[in-house]
Amino acid sequence: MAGGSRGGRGGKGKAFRGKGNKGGGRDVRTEPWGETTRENELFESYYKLGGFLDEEEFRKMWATLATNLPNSFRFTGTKADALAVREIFKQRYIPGITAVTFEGQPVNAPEPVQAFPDELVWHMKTDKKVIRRFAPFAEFQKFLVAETTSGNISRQEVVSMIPPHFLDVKPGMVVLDMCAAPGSKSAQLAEMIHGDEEERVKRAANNQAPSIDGEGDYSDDGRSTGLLIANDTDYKRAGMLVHQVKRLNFPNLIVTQHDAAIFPSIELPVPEGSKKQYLKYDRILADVPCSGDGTARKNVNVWQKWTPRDGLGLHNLQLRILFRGLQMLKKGGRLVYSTCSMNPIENEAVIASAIENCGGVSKVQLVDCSDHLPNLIRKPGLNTWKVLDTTQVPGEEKTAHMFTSWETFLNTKEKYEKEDPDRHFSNKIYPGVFPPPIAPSEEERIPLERCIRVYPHLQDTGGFFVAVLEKLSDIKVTQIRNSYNAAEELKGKASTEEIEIDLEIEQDIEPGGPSSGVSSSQVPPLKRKLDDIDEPLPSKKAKNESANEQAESTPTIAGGSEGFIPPVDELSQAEKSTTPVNGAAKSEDSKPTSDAVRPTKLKPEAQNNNKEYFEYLPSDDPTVDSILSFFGISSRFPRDRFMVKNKQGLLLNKIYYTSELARTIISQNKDRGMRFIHCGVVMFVAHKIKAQDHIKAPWRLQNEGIRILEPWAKNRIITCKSSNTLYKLLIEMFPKLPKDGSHNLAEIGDQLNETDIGCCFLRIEQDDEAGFPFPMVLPLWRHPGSANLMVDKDDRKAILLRLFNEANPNIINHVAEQAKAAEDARKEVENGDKEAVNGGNDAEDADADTPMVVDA
Ligand SMILES: C[S@@+](CC[C@H](N)C(=O)[O-])C[C@H]1O[C@@H](n2cnc3c(N)ncnc32)[C@H](O)[C@@H]1O
Repeated sequence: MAGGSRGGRGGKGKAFRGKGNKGGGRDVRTEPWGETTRENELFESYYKLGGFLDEEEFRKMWATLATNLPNSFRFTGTKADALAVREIFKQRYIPGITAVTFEGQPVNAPEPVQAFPDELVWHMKTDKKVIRRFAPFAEFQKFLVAETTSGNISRQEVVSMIPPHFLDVKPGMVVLDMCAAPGSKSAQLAEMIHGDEEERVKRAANNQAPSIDGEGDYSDDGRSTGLLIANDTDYKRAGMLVHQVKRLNFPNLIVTQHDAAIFPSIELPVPEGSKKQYLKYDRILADVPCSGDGTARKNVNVWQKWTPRDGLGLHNLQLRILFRGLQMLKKGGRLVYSTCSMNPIENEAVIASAIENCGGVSKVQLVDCSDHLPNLIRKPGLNTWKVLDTTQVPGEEKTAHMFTSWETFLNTKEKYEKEDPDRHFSNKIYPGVFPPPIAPSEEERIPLERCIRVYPHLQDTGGFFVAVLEKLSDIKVTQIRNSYNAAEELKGKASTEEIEIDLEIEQDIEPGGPSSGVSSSQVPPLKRKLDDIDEPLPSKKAKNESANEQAESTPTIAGGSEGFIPPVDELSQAEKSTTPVNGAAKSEDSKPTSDAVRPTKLKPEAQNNNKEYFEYLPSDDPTVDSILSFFGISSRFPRDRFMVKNKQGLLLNKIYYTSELARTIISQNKDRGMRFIHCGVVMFVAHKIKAQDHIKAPWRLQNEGIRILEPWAKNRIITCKSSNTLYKLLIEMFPKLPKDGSHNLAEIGDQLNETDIGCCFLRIEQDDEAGFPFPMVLPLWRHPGSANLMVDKDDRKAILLRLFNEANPNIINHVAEQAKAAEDARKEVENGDKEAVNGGNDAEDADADTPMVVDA
């Protein structure tokens, strides 16, 4: 599989690529640093006194947190392609950069991040003023930008790359990414499902034995049978997700827009009269919304706005998402939970509560991953921590309190509120935010130390948390019992206005200590304005649109607000319950659980104004049939996976292709109210030209889908053997192909002269001597008097830079020139009343997406 400019299945001509990815995709609020000081006493005190790190470790962590984050990127796509692009980068740019010295010292060059295998992840700590000053950096920047645009490189934060590595995804697996936007981890997961698909398909198409060791996913002629469902609840972010994943050109991908905490159960087809079956997942990623305090190195708002209530407010939503994920996981399946927060309330507390709610470690186990990514420097998860809250009495100073258990919290609350009835503790403190109670036996203990904590100072990254969970047996529980009811009584006591305060952190005493349960002896008082430490609740909503809303709601997991139901084995309790459904808690969809669990059919139009239509074409569709026979596509290539995206199922401009499982799921569920917002890779686009009658199939191949089809094609294959000819095709649009054979397109011109008008596969085999480091396939249109690569300008430029080290190519467009000449002539006619001249308007043929092109 190759990058976009290498044709086929990558974004904009890139085979299977993530493109333009801007990184980790946290809910980071990026504002310019300006005058911001990287200080926040409450934030600091919590991490210093919360019992997470020893003094020395805290000092290093805190010092690193106040520095800028290095830039990082990874080579994407199949391993072979990624390694090939990495080699070009290493050989062409690294020597020049390492030779640069600044103020007598060698500069910091980009270097591989040791935590990841095969030198596919790099980071660069070079000072900006050095980067701006030296030419080798400018050259490298150009390469970085071009390859990011083409999808061969993804700029992603190092820690954000970790979770997919722990999921251990294989090509045949069904994977759900519950909170996926903007999609950097989805891109990694898609790469894993894709695996070495192109190699497998090639072998299958050539009737070769599957693979040397006989392993691999061969049930569908080598095509990956797995599926990735990438979901996000947020409308705008889901749009970003679609934009990102479209560029992967991965037919085994569906994007949905649902609240992950009530993610609908996806129905599978069953014979009539049989019990309903629902999709279960081999792998789930729950990269949940979080306070993002691990992103403080790049996120000014962490310093400005961190409060302990951020984590407390998110815990419940995180728990509900994780619990729903565990419900939907297959027995024996694996779920990775991750956050970019270092706060145990969003991390270990969520994991422990979820495992307890599922029925304990006999149902769900924390996997020991110490042997995975052995070079990743990490710290074990926490078994103890403290919970911080702040209170104030109007007109008095604000006080901070640290609690080690639910009991001491209640004691303290009772004591304080007796004295100051106006003092308000957070109504988000429940037993579940504290460390789990001591287990009756070691076997029943949740080994939280198996969680993975990555602190910024360990390998110069952001802070991150990962936990790997395995489902050992079915979970019969449908409702979370996190003692929310105990916390309910605290509700309705919102915090009040701000004044200048004395902030004093008090530590609660251990159970069995003094009855007051409060001690302030270990903690120094802090002076600050409330404005600095605790923003009014409504503004927090902006940080994470749904988080607070969700966190407000009850923790019940039941059917969906869309009328979907969890699988039957997980429903028995919910069906009896009368607890209100939350999820999209305040949405108009909320209704009693007993109603919600009924598999109501909702009209899609009523739910989703921006609905995409997915209409599969019949397997004997005559248009598809004629296109496939035009290209000589083997009868083994599946005919029933083509679709169009209009309500009527009409063939208008584009024909898409999806994997078999994607088709099954879309077809079975599209009328059940599922919010499917993307699926399918563009395979053919209608090609409207003046000489329409001369073409047997007026459809052109698309860069997006070409690599899926090419191994099965017998006709219209043009083979490129020399880099000179490829160069000519890249640098010149519509090079002439005179009828007398006097072209200068060498072996390509000769082959094209033997080929009718229409689209062709331009096949470029890997040939190191010819300068082709990996195989490529590109769509090439044969016009009556010329030929043209159907590759857009950005991708042309990226290939020219990658293969020919040409940074500023001057791409000649004969048709554009012709059109300009015609336009000039027309103007002359208008102005000078000369004879009318007819001109083409075909400059846009440069854009492979433009349906109307010219007979050039
Ligand atoms: C940490 S970000 C995910 C980053 C993403 N995994 C990536 O690597 O690009 C968390 C995402 O969760 C989404 N989110 C928040 N609440 C959600 C919910 N209830 N269900 C699903 N997604 C949710 C947010 O819109 C946000 O895009």
